Amino acid sequence: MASISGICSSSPSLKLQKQSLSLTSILRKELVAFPARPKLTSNDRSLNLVATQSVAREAPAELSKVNDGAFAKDKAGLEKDPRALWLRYVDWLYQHKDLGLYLDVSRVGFTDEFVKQMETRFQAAFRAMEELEKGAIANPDEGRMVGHYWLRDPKRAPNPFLKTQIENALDAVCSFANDIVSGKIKPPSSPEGRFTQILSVGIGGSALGPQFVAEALAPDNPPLKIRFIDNTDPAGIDHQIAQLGPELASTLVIVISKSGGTPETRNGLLEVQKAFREAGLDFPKQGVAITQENSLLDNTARIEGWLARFPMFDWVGGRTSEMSAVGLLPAALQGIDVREMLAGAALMDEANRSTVLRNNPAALLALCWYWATDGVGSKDMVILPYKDSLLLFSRYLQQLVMESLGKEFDLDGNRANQGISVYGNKGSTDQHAYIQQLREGVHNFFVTFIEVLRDRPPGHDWELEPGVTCGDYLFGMLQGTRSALYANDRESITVTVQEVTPRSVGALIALYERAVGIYASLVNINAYHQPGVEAGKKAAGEVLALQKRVLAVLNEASCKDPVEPLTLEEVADRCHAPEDIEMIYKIIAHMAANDRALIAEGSCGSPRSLKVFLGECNVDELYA
Ligand SMILES: O=P(O)(O)OC[C@H]1O[C@](O)(CO)[C@@H](O)[C@@H]1O
Repeated sequence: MASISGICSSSPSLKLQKQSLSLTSILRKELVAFPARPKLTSNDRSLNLVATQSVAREAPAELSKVNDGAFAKDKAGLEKDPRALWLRYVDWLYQHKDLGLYLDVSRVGFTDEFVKQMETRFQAAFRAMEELEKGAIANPDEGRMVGHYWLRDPKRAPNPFLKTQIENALDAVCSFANDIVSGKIKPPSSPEGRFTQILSVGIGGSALGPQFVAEALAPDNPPLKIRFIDNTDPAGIDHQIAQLGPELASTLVIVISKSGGTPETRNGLLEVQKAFREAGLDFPKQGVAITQENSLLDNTARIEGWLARFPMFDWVGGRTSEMSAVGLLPAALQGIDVREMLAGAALMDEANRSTVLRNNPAALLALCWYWATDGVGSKDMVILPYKDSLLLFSRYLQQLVMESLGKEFDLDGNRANQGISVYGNKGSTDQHAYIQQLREGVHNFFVTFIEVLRDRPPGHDWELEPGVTCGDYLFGMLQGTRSALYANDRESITVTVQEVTPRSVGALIALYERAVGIYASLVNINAYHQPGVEAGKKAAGEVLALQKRVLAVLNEASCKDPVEPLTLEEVADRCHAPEDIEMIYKIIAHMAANDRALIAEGSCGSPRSLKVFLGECNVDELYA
């Protein structure tokens, strides 16, 4: 850690903002001491403001309104004097020497007083992380430990059994990958004589990490190329299978699902198995499962005798599973050095155990998030990597941050409606897409630039105009955008790495995993469950159940002689679901678009006139 402290400390100046009195007085009775951002006046250039504000912790919705009104940064809210800014830069710069990673938080306007006020909360968060790493039930709703940090440092696992499990799983992944890549394990009926492709079937945390890492790190000619089925979109699945063509015979299918019962993943598997049948291929000889022991997927793979099975541990969440078999097996098969990824993550974890805020990069990120979003997600996190290979980092972080932090209730059961929205693609491409709005439009975000210093492998660079390389342009675009945004009071963080390597990617993943954990502690939420996802899944199940009833009703009417086309009202009545008529309409419109329901009268554009029937009568269904 090479934080150079003290250089920038100027004499503290006190500037208490007059806030909206009406709101303040309304809330005053319920106020508790709580760190909030002081607002600077145009004349105030000091970095060391001391301001104490109080806001209502009990009412986050109100809090966000108060902060929008009373604490919103104005044009003069951020330091603009170049000399003071340089001192601030130097004062707060974090460097991880071994990783060659820098974190610049100077373009986020937190004050020293804010940092002081947050100190107690940070110390509590550090203690919570320490407990978590020791094996505490950090996910209380699901009664689970949270152990993704042990994956890169197994000796930290809370007992020898878990340590051995982790080590064995890693050895098994590496040795299986070696055997596949070397051709020791062969596909049964491929003329190539070895596996050439990976088809990864999984969704959410069972896809996003492997996708990000493949895009970031796979060599130009990997030993096995990877494709993904990460949805239940039939056309998307067909596309992936069609792209494989005859190479399906040399494709290793890795089905990834922690629960082993996610419908999209099951559907992907069924579709792939059908393609194998149609091609006359023996799926189990090319199938690999990564899942929890005894899950539906695990049992299926065991009973059918799939080529291999790898564990997903109960104490590793989907969105933090990149360093488990979920991420390591696909990576190793593409020739990516997974032990280097783990080493990078372990080094970053070590740094993030510091209880000194300035020395802890994850805590610094969490501090910036809290400041920028008022601790209530009032601003979005825009992730802008200036490197094509990091394109999917923002998509990866979207799940990590939003599924972890987007929670209705806090750990005490109070309504919190927490979260931070994440989006972004890559610079400088986004310069020509939405940066216009960031610079001048609605001020509802903060940016994180990801900078990669090495433009190209050594020896490959050239000057496309005197003294300037292509990479210099990319560098210039990043620095220019950072400056232009800041000049308009748009805050930004910059994370800098030397190169995109397994080590630096491992470190980046670890950095954000820990920042999410720390931030969750700061705002007192459980970062490790996802109850909200269940509501959508349940509702989808209900739609499919209703569709079965609609089909039965239409079938009965279509088996009559003559066929009896039905109106939507008639279908809804016969389904005993008049209140679901809109959903019934959508089900029928979807079936009609796929030639599974036929329109006798009217059109889907005028639902009242619609009369439908089925093209065929299914007699078996009639008496089922
Ligand atoms: O690995 P599984 O169990 O198939 O789950 C996939 C994804 O679904 C979720 O459970 C909910 O979207 C994610 O947390 C998870 O990463």
